[in-house]
Amino acid sequence: MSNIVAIVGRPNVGKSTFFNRLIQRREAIVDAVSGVTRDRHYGKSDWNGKEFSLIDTGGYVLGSDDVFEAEIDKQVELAIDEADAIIFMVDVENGVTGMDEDVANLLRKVSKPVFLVVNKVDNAKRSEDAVEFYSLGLGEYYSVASINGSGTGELLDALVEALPEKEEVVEDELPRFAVVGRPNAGKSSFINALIGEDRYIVTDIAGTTRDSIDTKYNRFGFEFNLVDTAGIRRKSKVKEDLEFYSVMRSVRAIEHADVCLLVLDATRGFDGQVQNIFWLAERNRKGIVILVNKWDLVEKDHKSMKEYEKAIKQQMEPFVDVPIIFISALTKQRIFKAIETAVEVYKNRSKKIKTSKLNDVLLPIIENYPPPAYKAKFVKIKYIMQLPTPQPQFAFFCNLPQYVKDPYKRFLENKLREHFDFNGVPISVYMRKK
Ligand SMILES: Nc1nc2c(ncn2[C@@H]2O[C@H](COP(=O)(O)OP(=O)(O)OP(=O)(O)O)[C@@H](O)[C@H]2O)c(=O)[nH]1
Ligand SMILES: Nc1nc2c(ncn2[C@@H]2O[C@H](COP(=O)(O)OP(=O)(O)OP(=O)(O)O)[C@@H](O)[C@H]2O)c(=O)[nH]1
Repeated sequence: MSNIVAIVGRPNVGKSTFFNRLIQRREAIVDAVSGVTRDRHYGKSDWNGKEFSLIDTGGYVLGSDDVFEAEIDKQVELAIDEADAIIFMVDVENGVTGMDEDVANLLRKVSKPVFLVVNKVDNAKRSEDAVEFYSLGLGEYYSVASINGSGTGELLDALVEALPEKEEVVEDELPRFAVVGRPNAGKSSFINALIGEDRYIVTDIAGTTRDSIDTKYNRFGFEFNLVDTAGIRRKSKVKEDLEFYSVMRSVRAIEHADVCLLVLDATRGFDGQVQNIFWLAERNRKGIVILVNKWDLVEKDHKSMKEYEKAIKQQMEPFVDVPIIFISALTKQRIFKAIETAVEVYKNRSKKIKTSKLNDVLLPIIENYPPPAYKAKFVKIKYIMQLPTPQPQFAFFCNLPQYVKDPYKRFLENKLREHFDFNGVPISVYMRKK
C-alpha cells in the first residue's frame, strides 16, 4: 500500500504538466498491454525506490477556466483529510494571488507534510521572483519548471523522505475484498446484507459509511477480509457528490485489496465516475467483480440482463473479461453469488501456471500465428514463463522483443484468457530478450 500525494493549486499553474512528468515513464509500462490511458489525474510514481500514488486534484474541478474558489477549497480540504502529503503548486509567472493565499491559509494548519512548489521557474530572473512566495507563510519552497523537469529531483528527494513509512500490513492468507463505488450506490447496504447485522449505518445521505478497514468475515463457508472504503471522516461541509472524493476513498481501499467489488447503481449505470474507479482497480492490477445493485428497481424482461451487460462491456474495452453480477442489497438477491464470484476471481489472480503447460498450449498457437515481421525481421518466440508476482504476469522470451507491438500482445493476452481462466483479473504480457 503506497502513500498518497495530492497536488493542489489554482487552475493553470501547471499541475497537470507536473503530474504527467512524474507518472509518464511508469504509465507507459503499465499501459503497454491495454494500450489505453484512462483517468489522467491519478497515477503511480516512484523515486529513490519509494512508490507513491499521485493525484492531480485540479483534474476533478469542473469547468476549470472559471473555477470557483469554494470548489478549490473543498478539494484542498479533502486532500488534507485523505492524502499523506500535499504538493501546493503556485506559478511565478502570475505571482501570489488571492486564491493562493486562501489555499495557504488552509494548509498552514496542517500537520501533514506540505510542499510549496513554485512552478514555471524557467530562468534566473524568475528564480529571483520566486522569493515573493515566502509571503504565503509556508516557509521554504521548491522552484521547478515542470515543462522541462528542472528542480523536480530536489523536490522529490524531500517528498519521499517525508512520506510516512507504510508498514506492510500483516497478511493473513485470507482474500481481501474491497467494496467500492460511487456514493449512494449501495455499498453499505450490500455489506449489511452480507453480514446480516447493522454494523454499518445506512442512510439516504451520501457518504455516511463509517470507518473500518480489514474486517474478517466468515460467510457462506468462505473466510475473507472486507476492506471498506475507510478514511472517511466526512466533514459536514463537504456533502456534495464530488468525484474527487469518491476517487480518494477508492484509492485507499483498492490499493489495500486483492479483489474489488465495484458496486454500481443499476438506475444510474456504468457512468464516468464508475469507469474511473474501474480503471483505478485495473491499473492497480486488482481483481474486479462488477455488482449491478438495486436490480430490484429495474423493470425487466428476459433480455434486460444481457443488454445491460453488453452496454457495460462496451465501456470496459479492452478489458472485458470481468464478471458482472446483478444484485439487490435490499432483497439480498444474488449477494452470495457475488462473494462466491469474488472468491473465484481471487483464485484466478493467485493462480500459477506451470511453464511446461504454458508452452504446450501457447507455442503451437504462436507457431500458427506468429508476430508480424517488422522491418523485414522475424520475431521468434522461444518460450513463455509466468513470473513469480502476486498477480499474473507473463514473460515471452524472444529474439526481438522491441518489435512486438501492442496488438499482438493483446492477441497473446486473449489466448491466455481463452485457455486459462483469468476472469476478472488484469494480466500483464511482457516481451523479454532471450
Ligand atoms: N513557462 C512554463 N510554462 C509552464 C510550465 N509548466 C506548465 N506550463 C504551462 O502552463 C499552462 C498550464 O499548465 P497545466 O499543466 O495545464 O495547468 P493546471 O494547473 O493543470 O491547470 P488546470 O488543469 O486548469 O487545473 C500550460 O500552458 C503549460 O504549458 C513551466 O515550467 N514553464
Ligand atoms: N431499491 C434498492 N435500494 C437500495 C439497494 N441498495 C441500497 N439501496 C438504497 O440506496 C441508498 C444508498 O445506500 P447505501 O448503502 O447507504 O450506499 P453507499 O454506497 O454505502 O453510500 P455512501 O455511504 O454514500 O458511500 C439507501 O437509501 C439504500 O436503502 C437495493 O438493492 N435496492
